[in-house]
Amino acid sequence: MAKIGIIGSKGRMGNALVSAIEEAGQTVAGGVDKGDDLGALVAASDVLVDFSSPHAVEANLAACVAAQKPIVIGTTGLEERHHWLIDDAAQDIAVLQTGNTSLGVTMLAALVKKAASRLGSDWDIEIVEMHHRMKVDAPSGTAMLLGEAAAAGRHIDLASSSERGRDGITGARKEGAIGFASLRGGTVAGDHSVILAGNEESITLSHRAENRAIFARGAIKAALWLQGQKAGRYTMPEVLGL
Ligand SMILES: NC(=O)C1=CN([C@@H]2O[C@H](COP(=O)(O)OP(=O)(O)OC[C@H]3O[C@@H](n4cnc5c(N)ncnc54)[C@H](OP(=O)(O)O)[C@@H]3O)[C@@H](O)[C@H]2O)C=CC1
Ligand SMILES: O=C(O)C1=N[C@H](C(=O)O)C[C@H](O)C1
Repeated sequence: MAKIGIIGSKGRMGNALVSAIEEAGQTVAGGVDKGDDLGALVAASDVLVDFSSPHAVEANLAACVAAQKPIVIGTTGLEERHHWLIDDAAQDIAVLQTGNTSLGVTMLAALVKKAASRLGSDWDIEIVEMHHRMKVDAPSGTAMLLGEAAAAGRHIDLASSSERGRDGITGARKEGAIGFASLRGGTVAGDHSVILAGNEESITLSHRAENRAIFARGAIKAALWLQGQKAGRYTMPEVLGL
């Protein structure tokens, strides 16, 4: 039985993780939130699961490297420097970072990559997401993950191809751009659509999260899988065998 430590334990995902750990027949090693004793939690855990804030990522990785414990990072809103820190830590420990731990979104990303690779750049790609009113980052981590999948399918760099936050006289859409739009409201757990808009036809690939249990279950599956891995940076398709 694995002892799983929760970083961000009093949050929406923290609560969902407690139920998922019990459902999986594993043990909650404990939990921390801002200002709590992270070192003690890491020492008491076999593996850590982080759904908290980008501000926590550096300290979480340092504590896991010091104690040689694997970590799943589900926190979103990460910047380039966080990805460098993750790459560094992955030299010493097993790390899995993803904007979405659900089976459905992992499959959706594979479908998006395939569609983007087969359809020419005259098929415009737009990613639309909607989340609950309390979400603090945009575009969502999932939208970015789907954008990366589309960019990989097209063999282009996402950062230099993105169109985000359109407002006012924006000029016409750039050919080959990947557009993002974010909606916020109510209690929506997470809706994502990738629209491939061609000439006189379009395709929409969508995922709807009905609740947070899907993210929590995927994160626990990833944590249990990560325990058996050597140092490195891993992905959800590897965990789920997709
Ligand atoms: N990858 C995925 O599949 C999913 C990712 N997420 C992401 O997970 C994150 C958390 O989401 P959610 O649970 O809804 O958010 P909440 O705001 O409900 O919870 C965040 C928790 O993290 C704690 N926290 C904040 N800063 C720190 C810190 N420095 N160290 C430790 N704990 C800290 C907060 O504690 P306090 O109140 O004391 O600040 C709070 O309890 C977000 O980035 C979200 O986008 C969410 C769902 C799925
Ligand atoms: O903050 C959330 O709630 C969610 N965050 C993740 C994201 O940013 O994509 C995953 C999920 O959509 C819920």
